[in-house]
Amino acid sequence: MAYFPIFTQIDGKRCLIAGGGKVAARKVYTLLQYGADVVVMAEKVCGEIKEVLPEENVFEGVFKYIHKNRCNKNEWDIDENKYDTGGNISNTELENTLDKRYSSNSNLKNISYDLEISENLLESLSADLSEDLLKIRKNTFLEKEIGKAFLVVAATSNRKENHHIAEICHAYNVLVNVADSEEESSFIFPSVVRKGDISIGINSGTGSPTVSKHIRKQIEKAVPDYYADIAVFMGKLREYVKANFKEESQRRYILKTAAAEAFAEERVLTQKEIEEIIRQGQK
Ligand SMILES: C[C@@]1(CC(=O)O)c2cc3[nH]c(cc4nc(cc5[nH]c(cc(n2)[C@H]1CCC(=O)O)[C@@](C)(CC(=O)O)[C@@H]5CCC(=O)O)C(CC(=O)O)=C4CCC(=O)O)c(CCC(=O)O)c3CC(=O)O
Ligand SMILES: NC(=O)C1=CN([C@@H]2O[C@H](COP(=O)(O)OP(=O)(O)OC[C@H]3O[C@@H](n4cnc5c(N)ncnc54)[C@H](O)[C@@H]3O)[C@@H](O)[C@H]2O)C=CC1
Repeated sequence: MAYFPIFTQIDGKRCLIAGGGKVAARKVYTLLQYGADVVVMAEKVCGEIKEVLPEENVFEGVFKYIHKNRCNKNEWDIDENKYDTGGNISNTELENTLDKRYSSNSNLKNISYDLEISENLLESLSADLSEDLLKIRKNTFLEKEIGKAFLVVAATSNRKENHHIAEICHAYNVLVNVADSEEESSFIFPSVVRKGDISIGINSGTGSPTVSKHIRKQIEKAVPDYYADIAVFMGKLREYVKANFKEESQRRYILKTAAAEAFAEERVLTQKEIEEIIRQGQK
């Protein structure tokens, strides 16, 4: 099936990668090339990832979840298998405590999973329970991180885990790429040719990365590096022309002529050459 390509701005945006192996590392590198704020969570995170990310963006440990029961919005559904509470705290106690904080909010998207627990609340609890909650606060909740993310990549080697992450992302309407399931993905990583700020994304439409890679290599050879300079030059010229010429036909003439000359000369134009084109455009 053919995918529609969309170009999106991810500079400074939180991109969460669940899984820290070879595939996760490839996705991390790609996202970093575009200035994303990449966070990786996995049982074990490989050295290649640790090398390129700040320490505070790497969370190593088993995933923990707290999610609202999607059938009954007033109940907390805490997965006992996933939820390591240290054994001292019952689900009911935890539910009651969390409900005090979140009960009024039934909209999944607006729930804050910030587990900062107020001092007042802690004081009102038994000593055992407050100690446990403090312990929990230090744990890493995958769902809380998903809620903060612009996009998520599920790249663990565990099918069930990837599936679960995809489900949460779909519930939150967060974009998700699932490394082992194209069907569960809401976006697919392209093969990318990058020349400065020019990006060319390739997708095979058949889940065949080898095909995309082959096409990428051909395009890499076909598109010269100086195209990036021409793109910057044309961007600036366009700003200037937009601000100074009201007539659309004039703007079009200047931009079309300048681009044609730059590509023919295989370089950006000089100030003199641009001035001449602008003069022609004003006639
Ligand atoms: C569906 C998709 C989902 C997605 O990832 O978004 C997907 C899925 C899978 N890929 C697998 C294997 C490999 N993928 C690569 C590399 C790339 N894979 C990429 C995209 C996509 N891969 C999406 C389809 C894209 C399309 O259709 O165009 C690229 C373009 C982008 C990127 O990953 O950043 C990047 C090339 C970048 C470049 O060089 O240009 C390599 C390495 C290599 O070939 O060098 C290997 C083998 C070695 C290894 O294991 O790493 C397997 C396991 C198959 C198996 O078990 O045999 C699955 C899962 C499955 O098929 O179910
Ligand atoms: N889309 C793509 O380009 C490709 C996808 N794949 C698929 O991607 C997945 C990952 O492959 P690799 O990176 O090679 O695996 P890997 O074994 O190198 O890494 C797996 C990572 O998942 C983590 N993990 C596993 N179970 C976990 C759990 N329950 N909780 C938290 N973390 C957990 C591990 O700690 C590790 O960081 C596999 O499902 C594989 O089929 C494989 C090749 C390419």
